Amino acid sequence: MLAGPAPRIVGGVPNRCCSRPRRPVYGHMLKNTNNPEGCEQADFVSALLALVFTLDGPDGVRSSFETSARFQGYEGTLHGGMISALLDAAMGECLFSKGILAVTAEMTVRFLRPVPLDRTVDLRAVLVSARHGLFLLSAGLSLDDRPLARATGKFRRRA
Ligand SMILES: CCCCCCCCCC(=O)SCCNC(=O)CCNC(=O)[C@H](O)C(C)(C)COP(=O)(O)OP(=O)(O)OC[C@H]1O[C@@H](n2cnc3c(N)ncnc32)[C@H](O)[C@@H]1OP(=O)(O)O
Repeated sequence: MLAGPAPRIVGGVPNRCCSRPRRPVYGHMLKNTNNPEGCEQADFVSALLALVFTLDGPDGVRSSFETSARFQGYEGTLHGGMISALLDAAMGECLFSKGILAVTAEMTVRFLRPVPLDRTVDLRAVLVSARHGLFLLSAGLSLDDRPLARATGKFRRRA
């Protein structure tokens, strides 16, 4: 598990697909599947990953993820698409934590080592720079402080 000060839960994706006021997504969606205003798809993705992000320093967020066999690629290891989704979600959430709504314009993933199943991996992302509505972020996935994957992403502010 991650060490550090008492975590503050980050708010999650601003919900723009219905008229409800902004509400947290990560860690709350399993309670909200019976949504009369039709946000099931967003609920599904967040519930699938079951990520709860907390702030990590002035410009970062962190979370943890259970690598279950549901997301297996080659035997015994996490699928690369899932690794990419986690890193993307972390970088997106990092921006949401700053009130910035943006989409991934470009992303590079370095798969450093196979990610084993049935472990709790640490996920972090940090905002590196912001210029003219283009945000540069980096993210990492690690296990017991051993880096398993890292990413850089360029995000464009959503109109
Ligand atoms: C998983 C649980 C849920 C958690 C969600 C977490 C967040 C997830 C975030 C995502 O995954 S979003 C989904 C994947 N991404 C998309 O669907 C984005 C699709 N692409 C677009 O919508 C547009 O291509 C995009 C907004 C990225 C850019 O459209 P624009 O019309 O703004 O691009 P344009 O080509 O006009 O460029 C505008 C400026 O941005 C710059 N730019 C665009 N892409 C760039 C890039 N990749 N690198 C550098 N610069 C870039 C471009 O050079 C230019 O600079 P200038 O204004 O200075 O001329």
